[in-house]
Amino acid sequence: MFQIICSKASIAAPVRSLSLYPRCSKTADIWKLSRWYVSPGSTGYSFSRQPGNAVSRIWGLTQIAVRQSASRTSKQPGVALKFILGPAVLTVSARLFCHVAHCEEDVNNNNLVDVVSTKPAPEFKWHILWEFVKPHLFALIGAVVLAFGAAILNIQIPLMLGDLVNVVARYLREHTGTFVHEIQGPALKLLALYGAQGLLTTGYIILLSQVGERVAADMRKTLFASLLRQDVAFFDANKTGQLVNRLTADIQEFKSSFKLVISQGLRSVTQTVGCFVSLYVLSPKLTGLTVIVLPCLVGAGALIGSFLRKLSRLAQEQVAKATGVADEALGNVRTVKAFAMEERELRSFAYEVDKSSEMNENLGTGIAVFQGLSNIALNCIVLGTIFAGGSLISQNEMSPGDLMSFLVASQTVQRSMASISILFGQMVRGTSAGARVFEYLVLKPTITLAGGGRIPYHSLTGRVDFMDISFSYPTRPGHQILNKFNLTLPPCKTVAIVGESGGGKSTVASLLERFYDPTSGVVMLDGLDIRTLDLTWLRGQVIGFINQEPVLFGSSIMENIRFGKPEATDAEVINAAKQANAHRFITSFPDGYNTVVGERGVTLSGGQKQRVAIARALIKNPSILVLDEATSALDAESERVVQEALDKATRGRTVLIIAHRLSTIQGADLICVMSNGRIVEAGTHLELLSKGGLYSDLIRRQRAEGQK
Ligand SMILES: Nc1ncnc2c1ncn2[C@@H]1O[C@H](COP(=O)(O)OP(=O)(O)OP(=O)(O)O)[C@@H](O)[C@H]1O
Repeated sequence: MFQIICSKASIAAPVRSLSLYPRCSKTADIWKLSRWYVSPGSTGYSFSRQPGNAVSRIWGLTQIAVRQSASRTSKQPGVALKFILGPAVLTVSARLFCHVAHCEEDVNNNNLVDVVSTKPAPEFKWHILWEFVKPHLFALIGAVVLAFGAAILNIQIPLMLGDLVNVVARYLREHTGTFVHEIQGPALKLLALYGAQGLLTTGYIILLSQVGERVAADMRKTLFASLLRQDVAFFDANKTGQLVNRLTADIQEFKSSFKLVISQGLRSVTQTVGCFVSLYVLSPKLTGLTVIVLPCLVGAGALIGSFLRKLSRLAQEQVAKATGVADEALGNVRTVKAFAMEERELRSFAYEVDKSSEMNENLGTGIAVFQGLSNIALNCIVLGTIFAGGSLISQNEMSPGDLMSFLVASQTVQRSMASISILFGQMVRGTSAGARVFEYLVLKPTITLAGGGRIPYHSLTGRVDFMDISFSYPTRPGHQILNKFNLTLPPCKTVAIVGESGGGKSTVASLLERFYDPTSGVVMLDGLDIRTLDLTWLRGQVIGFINQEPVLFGSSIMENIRFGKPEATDAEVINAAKQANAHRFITSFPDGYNTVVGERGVTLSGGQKQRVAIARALIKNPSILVLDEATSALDAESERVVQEALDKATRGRTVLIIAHRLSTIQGADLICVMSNGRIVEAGTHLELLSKGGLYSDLIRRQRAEGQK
């Protein structure tokens, strides 16, 4: 682990070209660092470990070092350095990089904006893959056997083509029998070979795609289940977009690599070895030449290919960036329109799209040049082989058929070697994607849904005790929110917590829901530590939670209310809606309870959404109700209707109200004022007013604000 400080100057820069200042100056650490990519986001930086081989990392480091020192000295030092690869360059690059980074810190000392800890990259774990592959083992073995068979048959094809040519040559020389009679035997054999090879190929592709799809589907389901099991702290620390990416893009990448490596990898290796043996048997002399020329050409092709793939990845990232701009603008279209920002959004989008089109054009040019050059190279190889082979034929060291076999076999070797080099990169990408998926698959939540697994046998009274609770959020361990906090919610009474914003009121509710566990102290329900209770039962049946901005799902009102109790009948749903003062407005819609509420409930007003959320909480008939500023986002009229619903809903339950507007909690049985993470005043409205302490101060301030 090491810390990285990003300077403001570097925020907009893309990944590797960021000037990162590693706190450590050891070459080995900088080498580790070069694996990381940093992308600034709206809420901080996200770090991701990217695939990349040693050469590309050395290249990246050297470029940063050279660019930075060049910009510092306005010269171009070390340009030659770019072209020398090897361990020496690594050391030089790393040292140079480190030196420049130190200077960078001096320059931008006032601009240091963030300190981020990187965690080690996840590792690919074979035993996890094995668990997913095991159920499909027979199909996988079948696919491997068929692919191997297809490769073996493929090795035969050049030899049989050679036989065919030899038959034709013999017929031309000797003119014995009819041409059809002479050629039909080897031609039919070749045809049968093509047919068998085609069948085997079809078979292994079908089997492999079945295995790949099923493994990917199992992985998706298991990963999703694992993500849903994680506690809230996990979601505080990880962005939803990145999690969804692991579910979709990473599993997709892993699946493609898995299929490709097994099918093409196996085929290419078998064919390379087999065809090389054939080449040697056909002509050791020509094979000697091929051994020198072919790897050089394939190597050069692989280098250019990896450069083009890098260009392609950058172009794809740019397209993703453009899509991100559009996604954000369309997702927040109301805000964009409210600020008349359409033109600006359009300009940003156009800028990103133009950049991506420019990059794609460059990529297209690169591919065209590459293809042109490889065509020339491949044709030259054919020409060279015919030239050298022809001279061997003229010396009677080789037959024309053997030359034909040699040509086809050497083409097969070329293709196979090229695909091995591509597959190697694909394997690196696949295993990194797999490692990212596996990281969350094996992650154990600290708060498990089964919890202590206990459900009390007696009917609940609903008494809650917060005893000596101290708490810091896991993402900010140094910032203590609650400090020896004590509070009792007596059964069937309403307790309100008030206090300054950010004082920790909602945190108290989160601890009761067990979204987090206290750092020290205990939350008790009916005298039982809630950590020993079954969490599904606690959240599903005991506690009803209504907050300021309820989130509805994009389904019908009926389904949204039933979310609180999936087995509820229609009559129960309607009853809950009536208790929540929602029945009347729901039935006024043409589709009534079947009205679809749109994404996150966007087609309902704030007050309507809130009443649906109240119905959703009430349908499970909870013993404890938590209202976290449930009416603070509403206008006066909506607040009145919702408050009426809440007054009905709270009867006969233990209620914890977190409120900003003090007018809404004056009837509470107990009002507690929070300050510095603990309760500093408690009593009824009148008791607290007569005390003249913090509560009366808050009331005075709110009245004064109301009169402004
Ligand atoms: N998920 C979180 N991770 C880290 N810190 C958090 C998280 N949620 C809240 N905090 C911090 O905890 C403190 C208390 O927040 P909390 O939401 O409990 O306050 P509050 O009293 O309910 O505030 P408000 O009245 O404004 O809603 C704040 O400083 C806040 O920044």
